[in-house]
Amino acid sequence: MESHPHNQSNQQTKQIILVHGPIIIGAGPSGLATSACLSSRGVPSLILERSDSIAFLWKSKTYDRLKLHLPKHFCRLPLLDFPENFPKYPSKNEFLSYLESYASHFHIVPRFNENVRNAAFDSSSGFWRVKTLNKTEYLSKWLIVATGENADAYVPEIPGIVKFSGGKIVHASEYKSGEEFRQQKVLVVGCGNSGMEISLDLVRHNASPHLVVRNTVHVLPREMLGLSTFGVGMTLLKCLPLRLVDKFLLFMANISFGNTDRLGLRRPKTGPLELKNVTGKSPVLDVGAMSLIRAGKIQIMEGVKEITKSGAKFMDGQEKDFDSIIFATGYKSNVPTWLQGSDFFTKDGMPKTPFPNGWRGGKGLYTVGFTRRGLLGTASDAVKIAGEIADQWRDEIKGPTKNMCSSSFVLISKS
Ligand SMILES: Cc1cc2nc3c(=O)[nH]c(=O)nc-3n(C[C@H](O)[C@H](O)[C@H](O)COP(=O)(O)OP(=O)(O)OC[C@H]3O[C@@H](n4cnc5c(N)ncnc54)[C@H](O)[C@@H]3O)c2cc1C
Ligand SMILES: NC(=O)C1=CN([C@@H]2O[C@H](COP(=O)(O)OP(=O)(O)OC[C@H]3O[C@@H](n4cnc5c(N)ncnc54)[C@H](OP(=O)(O)O)[C@@H]3O)[C@@H](O)[C@H]2O)C=CC1
Ligand SMILES: O=C(O)C(=O)Cc1c[nH]c2ccccc12
Repeated sequence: MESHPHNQSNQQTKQIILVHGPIIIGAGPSGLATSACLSSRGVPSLILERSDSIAFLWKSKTYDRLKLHLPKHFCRLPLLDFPENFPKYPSKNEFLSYLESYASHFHIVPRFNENVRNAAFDSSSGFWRVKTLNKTEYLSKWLIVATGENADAYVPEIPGIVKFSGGKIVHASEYKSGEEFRQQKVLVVGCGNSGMEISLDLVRHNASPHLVVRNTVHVLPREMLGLSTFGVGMTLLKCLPLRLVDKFLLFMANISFGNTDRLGLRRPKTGPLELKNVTGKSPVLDVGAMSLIRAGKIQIMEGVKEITKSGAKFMDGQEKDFDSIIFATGYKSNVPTWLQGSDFFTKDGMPKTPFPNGWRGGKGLYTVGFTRRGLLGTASDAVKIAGEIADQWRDEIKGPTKNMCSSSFVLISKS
């Protein structure tokens, strides 16, 4: 018999819920910001979140020593400032408490433990049909994707990985602190902000990190002359061309670190802000790892050729034993695993349309937080999405559904 995916999942659906306003998938900063912006324009919305709390990434997938590495005013969400007594670079817990108060200030109550497994546009009805693992189907004219660039851990397939019988193999998203790695020789694969900060944390806990740098990398001091490097860059960009700003940042980095080639950290030919704009690759903003690399407490290694029973072989022919391996190799979007029939996303789950126009997908589909510009990108998307949906909502409530009750959803079927 011919299998029909829609019929199969319909058979399993326990209840169908018509949502009054847009459906937002994900209760991270992007989902919260969009819900707040919508509500400030009189539009209700419903957030579906796979975990049991808001800001799951920040609460459960980040290490203890994490602080925002851009000053707080670059990380604020729309409509509500950070408390004034917060430091310039809030800690992970301070950021989380800001997000909690943000959600309560705007009366945002997501539906937790709702893992979206399938979403598709039904052209016959004009509704998005969103199905969760709980066998519930949600319907709305608008679907806002806020599942994040960091939805799933990315671990590369390195030959021999199953042979390793030393200690732990973990991804950076499972790393909390160096406490459990004391006195250990640890291989840290990946030299982004996570790999650098985890290596620093390992040294602070008397472990010996070996950091794999397989490629070129830009490292900038987090601050120059007491000012945030990122802030200086943004200010200069208002009056100078990007390449000149990059030259200035590299000149200042050179004063702070000297030539990083000697340390095994070769710089890309393209400057740090241009590279971020073109590829999304973030420069490392140094919070102390560089001095430990210079002191030999963090050892830089070339690319890994293979993992062995007791350690790793490297591209330059070296072989070393390790007690544990940490993959700080980044993240991936999960959109392709659940969004059906939309060609708005690439196979990597990022919008095909580049910033600043990637927020609108057509047929009521929107994306927030896929700009590779961190929380600044989130804020910019959220405001635009809310503006556009609010205009449509005004027409909508004048139409046939104007008498719907004020709660955010209506149960229309239960089996
Ligand atoms: C370690 C680390 C530090 C960072 N520091 C900064 C910083 O200092 N400044 C900055 O601007 N950016 C920073 N970022 C970037 C980060 O992407 C943003 O801070 C922010 O978390 C993005 O918010 P988001 O809501 O788009 O995604 P997320 O915070 O990832 O939230 C997405 C939510 O969607 C949920 N979800 C995913 N899939 C589904 C599904 N299928 N069904 C239901 N729910 C789902 C997730 O559980 C999650 O709660 C950092 C990222 C990392 C990993
Ligand atoms: N304090 C803060 O605010 C922090 C912010 N962040 C942010 O979170 C996001 C994610 O950062 P992060 O987790 O560091 O991930 P990134 O994607 O930024 O970095 C991943 C790193 O892993 C390397 N890598 C991937 N595969 C391999 C492999 N097979 N062998 C060796 N190296 C490999 C990549 O190298 P290559 O370039 O060669 O692909 C890259 O250097 C970024 O936006 C970052 O800025 C992260 C930590 C702290
Ligand atoms: O932490 C990140 O990676 C971010 O995305 C924040 C960010 C946005 N634009 C940037 C330019 C340089 C360094 C960090 C960022």
